Order: sequence, then C-alpha cells, then structure tokens
Amino acid sequence: MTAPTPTAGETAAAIDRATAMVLVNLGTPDAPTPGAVRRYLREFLSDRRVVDLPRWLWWPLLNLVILPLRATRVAHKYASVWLRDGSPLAVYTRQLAQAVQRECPQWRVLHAMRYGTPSFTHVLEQLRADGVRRVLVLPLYPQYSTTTTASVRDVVETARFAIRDSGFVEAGKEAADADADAGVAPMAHFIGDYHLDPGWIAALSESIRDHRARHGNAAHLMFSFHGLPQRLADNGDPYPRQCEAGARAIAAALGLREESWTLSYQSRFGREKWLEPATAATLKALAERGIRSVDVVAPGFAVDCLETLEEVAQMLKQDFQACGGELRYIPCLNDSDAHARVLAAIARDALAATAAQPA
Ligand SMILES: C=CC1=C(C)c2cc3[nH]c(cc4nc(cc5[nH]c(cc1n2)c(C)c5CCC(=O)O)C(CCC(=O)O)=C4C)c(C)c3C=C
Ligand SMILES: [Fe+2]
Ligand SMILES: [Fe+2]
Repeated sequence: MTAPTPTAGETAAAIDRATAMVLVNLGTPDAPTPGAVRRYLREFLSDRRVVDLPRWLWWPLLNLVILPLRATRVAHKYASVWLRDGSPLAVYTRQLAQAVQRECPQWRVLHAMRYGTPSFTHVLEQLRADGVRRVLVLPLYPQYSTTTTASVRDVVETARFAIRDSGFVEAGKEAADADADAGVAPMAHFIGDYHLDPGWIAALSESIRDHRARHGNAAHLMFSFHGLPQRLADNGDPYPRQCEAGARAIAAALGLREESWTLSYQSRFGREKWLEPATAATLKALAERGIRSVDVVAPGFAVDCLETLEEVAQMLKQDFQACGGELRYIPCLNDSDAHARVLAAIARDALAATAAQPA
C-alpha cells in the first residue's frame, strides 16, 4: 500500500516542525458578567506596566473602589457586543491565528492572551512539549507601547524562565534524554511593532478605500487610537509618534488632503491627563464646524473589540448623531485574508533577518 501523497501544506509543515508563531493579544473576559469582568480587570489593572502607581495606593483603590464600581457597568458594555462564540476580541484573534496558519502551513501558528486565557505560559509549554524549539512572538499591537508590547515581552521572558526552572520532563523519556531536555525553553524572537510596515499600510489603506467605495466618502476621516497617560509619552514611550507616523502614511496612501483627516485618542481611563486630542471632543468640534459625516478607523487595534465596537461604533456614533452628523465605523482588519498575508510576511521577514545574523 502506498502512503497518500502529502498536500503542499503537509510537505511544508514537515519542513519546519521546530518553529512556531504565537500571535499575542491583550485578553478579554470569559463572559459578559460582572464576575468575569472583575477577574479580567483585576489581572489587567494589576500589571505595573499598565498602572505604575505605588502598590500601597493602587491596591485599595483598585479592589475597594474601581472593581466594585466598574465591573457591572463594563459587563453591560461587553454584553452589548458579545458574539455567539464569545468576546469579539477572543473570536477575531482566534480566527486571525487560523487565517495566518493557512498562510504559513510550514509552522504551527497559535494565539495567546496577555491577560486571561489562553495564557502565553500555557501555549509555550504546549509548544515545547510538541518539540518546538523556536517561537516567533508577534504582539497584535501595530504600535509599540510600554503598557502593551513591553508587557507581552515580560510574560514571554517569565514563561521561558518558568519552563527552565520547572525542569520540565516529558513522560516516557529515558533519564539521560530527559536530563538533556529538561529546562530547554524554546528560543523566542519578538516583533516589537509594525506601524510603518508597507504591507500593513497598504492593507489598511485598501480596507478604508474599499469601505468608502461601498458606503460613500464621508467628509472627514478620523484615525482613532487607544490613548495613554501623557506622562508616559513625556517619559519616552514611542506610541504617539508611531500612531502619528502610521496615520500620516495611510492618509498619504489614500491621497487625502491635510484638512480632511484627523488623529485622535479614545478610551481614556482614570483622572490623569491622557494623550490629546480626545476622539469624543474632536467629533464634537467637527460637528460644530459643520462637518456632517465622518468615517472612523481604529488602526491601533488589530481586531475589533469592546473599545471599537461599543465605544466608537455605538456610543460615539450616537453622540455624533445627536449633533446632527453621521459616523461610519470602518472595521479593523480582523481575520481578513489581507491581514493574515501581512502578518505572515512580517513573520517571514523577521525570521529571515534572524537567520541572516551571524551566530
Ligand atoms: C491605565 C489604563 C490603561 C492603559 C494605559 C491602556 C492602554 C492600552 N490599551 C490598549 C488596548 C485595549 N484596551 C482595552 C480595554 C481596556 N483598556 C483599559 C485601560 C488601559 N488601557 C481598560 C480598563 C479596558 C477594559 C475596558 C474598560 O474597563 O473600560 C481593549 C479591549 C479589551 C476587550 O476585551 O475587548 C484593548 C484592545 C492599547 C493598545 C493600549 C496602549 C497603547
Ligand atoms: Fe486599554
Ligand atoms: Fe472604553
């Protein structure tokens, strides 16, 4: 009996079983309930990369004030965008990893979350047990920030140390083999940002062009990015510069006139001064200038989530309508083929660059 002929994908898969790619996103609650949201927010907002107040001040504020007040309110928001298969961020991230897997049949492609499940540590242990020796980590944040990207890097290092320290031994191995194997965490390569990647700029420009061709051109295009405390930018976080450079490159690719687009920041949290201009205030100012239609795109989000679907496509849309205008939200690249191709190309380039480096 002859073995079945392998497909192109299977042949390629046989070439590099030792390499995997992990797409890492922020994470999201497991259910749109106050309990699940509380668990998620507790983990997220306990990360010193996200809130850097002294613990003696932050712990009581978080546990006794913020979580009790916020969990129920935010659970309602999640409920308003929840999909049949879960939170939008979880569903689209999972589907995006599957789409990238189709683009890269030679490697294993998985996803992990910085907070909640599946955790990066869990995914790395699984890959290591399957014999993967090299992991390419791609945080799903096009722009680098200490609050997001650096925090993913933290868990990558923690997970690699945890594997080394656990003296991980596979069942059924001979002692010598097991000794040789114990503590070998896969090597990790990390992609810090892709805010000016030409493929990414082209994919976003194309998606905006396509949306406008189908729904008509609004008078104005707004690039709305998740915000950050201004203090972090003042201390050198490159995030706002990368947002500006990306928005400018997309506007140029679309051939937009300077006065027909704006960059703004949304999702403010807490009392500190955040990056400005704020998306809500900018929309109000546009309405006051008599601009009646605005397209909003959110290039800081790889996939749609609470912040785009609830805050922009529901709340800000209603507010703008109340000012007599029409807001059209342009979805994120999500699990589109174009997005999967861009991320696959970024990964291939990153690995080719590491291979080209001298040993
Ligand atoms: C100090 C608090 C926060 C900082 C700093 C921050 C930075 C930051 N966040 C994203 C991406 C996302 N944030 C999302 C939700 C979200 N963000 C914060 C707070 C900070 N973010 C909170 C408290 C929440 C949860 C919702 C709420 O309680 O209001 C999400 C969506 C998650 C989902 O489940 O859908 C994303 C994505 C970036 C890119 C960023 C810095 C650049
Ligand atoms: Fe956030
Ligand atoms: Fe928000």
